[in-house]
Amino acid sequence: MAQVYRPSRAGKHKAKQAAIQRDVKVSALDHQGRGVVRDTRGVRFVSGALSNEVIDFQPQGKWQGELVKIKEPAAERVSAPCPYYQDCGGCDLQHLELAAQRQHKQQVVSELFAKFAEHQIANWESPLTADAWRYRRRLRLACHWDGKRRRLKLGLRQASSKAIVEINDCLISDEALTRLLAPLRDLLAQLALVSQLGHVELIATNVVSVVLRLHHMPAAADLGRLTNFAQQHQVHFWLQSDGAAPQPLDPQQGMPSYTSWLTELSFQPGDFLQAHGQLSVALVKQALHWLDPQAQDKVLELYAGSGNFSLPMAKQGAQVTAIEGVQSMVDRLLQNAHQHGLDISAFQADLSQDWQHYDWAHTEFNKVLLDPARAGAAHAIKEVCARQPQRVIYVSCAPDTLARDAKILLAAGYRLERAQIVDMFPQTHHIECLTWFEREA
Ligand SMILES: C[S@@+](CC[C@H](N)C(=O)[O-])C[C@H]1O[C@@H](n2cnc3c(N)ncnc32)[C@H](O)[C@@H]1O
Repeated sequence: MAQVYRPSRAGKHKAKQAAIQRDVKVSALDHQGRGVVRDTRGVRFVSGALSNEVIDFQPQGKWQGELVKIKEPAAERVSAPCPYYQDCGGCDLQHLELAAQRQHKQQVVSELFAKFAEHQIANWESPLTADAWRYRRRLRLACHWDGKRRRLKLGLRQASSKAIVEINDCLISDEALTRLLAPLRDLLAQLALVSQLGHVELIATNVVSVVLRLHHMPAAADLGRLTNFAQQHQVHFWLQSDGAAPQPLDPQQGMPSYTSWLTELSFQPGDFLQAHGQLSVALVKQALHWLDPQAQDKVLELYAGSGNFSLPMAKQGAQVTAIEGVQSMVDRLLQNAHQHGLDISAFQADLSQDWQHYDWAHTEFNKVLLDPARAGAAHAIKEVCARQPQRVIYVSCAPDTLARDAKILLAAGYRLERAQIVDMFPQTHHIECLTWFEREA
């Protein structure tokens, strides 16, 4: 029997259960990686089920179904390698063979474009791929200190639940991070501050950074233990209390850095960082290949972070104006540019607001690159269209908002020149997509 993901029912309301539906064919896989089935009441979404499988499921709530048994597995089903698969639910597509995951992601984007942008994508490039395991460079761990048993729970939050799944490994995370899990749990359990730990974040770039979210700064004994651990395990601790910026445990430790395409950039834990180190580099390279920044180009970059795209564009000679919502990341971007001897204009702005009062918005730009968060760029894309740049490169981590925004670009006279899946989040349903829009002559 194939391995089946069954979310734990611990803590769930156990009201009267609906009867199990048997021998139901799964008609599709939706954009959240759930099998789509129909029962007498309409469509339901079943986590863990794949397209074309025949399953038994139990209806849950209005729209969900819980997978009970796979009667006829899909040809693309593989056995999930993660030991926490049954409980965690984070890597919700690991039971689908890798090539099929990538094909599915491309199909999702095609379907969303057809539905929301009324556009058939004709020019797909084959997916941009790299390692499908051990790729994730950021791991956020939830903590719970059980004072009575004097035991620390450190692990991942179960999907759609507050429960913590204790882990000693995470197969999609960088090995440098998972190697730390056991010793870090032992260390934290010994600290006086353990009861006030919020969560712990591990980040693997040029160095492993460990961010501890706390309500108060540690006492001397705890500081000593943290310092010893940092030396022994070659990590940098950062302490973050209630919304403030993380502070280095050792003021001498310096900022971590990550590699963008041909460029090393400093960042502070807490800044946005693309999930997959190799693919982040490949993504920047490909986006710039399509954007083709030249010395005469005036490029407007939106949602710029700490400069992942901005610096490589400026290195190619383009005049870059970079906009980012978080002031500290704007500062980092400018410091990074300064360190590389690059002249970049960067400004803080909320791009979801009217651009009228921003000075930079009154300059002409012939090319735009944007990389918004999952909410997309509903307002920004209208502002972009009003300025009629020749080329727009849109990097998206949410295909539904991409399709919504693409509709606006297409209606404003842009054609979709190319699209490409970037396999930034293998084993999960999350989708990264790179698109190139060109203004019709
Ligand atoms: C997907 S990240 C991309 C960052 C950068 N391009 C990179 O590759 O590292 C999206 C960025 O958009 C910023 N952002 C989100 N909403 C914003 C808004 N309304 N206005 C301006 N920036 C925003 C976030 O702070 C984040 O840095």
